[in-house]
Amino acid sequence: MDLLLRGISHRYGGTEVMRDINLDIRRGEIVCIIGPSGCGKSTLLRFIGGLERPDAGEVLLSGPEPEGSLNPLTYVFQDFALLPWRTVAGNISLVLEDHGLGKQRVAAIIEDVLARTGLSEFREALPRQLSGGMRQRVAIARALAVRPAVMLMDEPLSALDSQTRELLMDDLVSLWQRERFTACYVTHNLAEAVRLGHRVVVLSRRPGQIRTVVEIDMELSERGPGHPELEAIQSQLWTLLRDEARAADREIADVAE
Ligand SMILES: Nc1ncnc2c1ncn2[C@@H]1O[C@H](COP(=O)(O)OP(=O)(O)OP(=O)(O)O)[C@@H](O)[C@H]1O
Repeated sequence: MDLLLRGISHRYGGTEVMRDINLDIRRGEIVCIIGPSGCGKSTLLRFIGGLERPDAGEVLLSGPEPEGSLNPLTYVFQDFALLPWRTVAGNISLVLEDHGLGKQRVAAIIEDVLARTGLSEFREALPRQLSGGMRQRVAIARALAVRPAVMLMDEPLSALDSQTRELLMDDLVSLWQRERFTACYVTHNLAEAVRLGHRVVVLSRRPGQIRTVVEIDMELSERGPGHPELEAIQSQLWTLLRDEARAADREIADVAE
């Protein structure tokens, strides 16, 4: 399924936070969204996921659902959002409840997704027994369990240390190589954006508007830390962001005074 954003605009009270966002996210593509603090990245994800409705515009899904999909859209959050009293398997089964699936079908889906994400041996572990990186792997497995058309990822790696972040980026790349999942991936981290994004959307400061879309025409498997082409794109993105970020900083400071 493709995800189509059409003319999305929004105000909170008197503050215009988003203006006329138009974007197509095509099946099998990872689109990263970057922009200065407060430009509306998380708000946009909430609109896409239907948690909130924008004042204007619409979010459309087009094309057939993935086979066996239980939810077309699913979130992966920064704080993992796992229930501490449930095991890994129990956390995954959470999203499979209320779909009228039999016990055996649920068990089969859990086994399948644990195998796909390399977590089979951790099925009975509790979140507190796992490292941050492993917890986020579980959250990603849980998202994949519903066979979503699009994963909505809100800074999924930002709570992790830099080595773990590297490992999880590698994981996401190999997962994408195997499954060609579709994702809208919000991040502050430009290294993440150039490593994972087929396209990187740069939003302006508030009201968030699409400033530019940078296409990165390089296989994900060929990308790695320190790749000169990626570093050049990263510095191009930083140049685009720097003025917006400075201005956004000043606006926040103005409000605080
Ligand atoms: N429920 C709300 N009510 C009022 N204002 C809100 C609400 N949610 C977000 N905002 C405002 O909308 C703007 C966009 O917020 P949002 O969290 O989407 O930005 P962001 O780009 O994700 O920020 P950050 O990068 O800091 O996470 C901000 O000015 C924020 O204060």
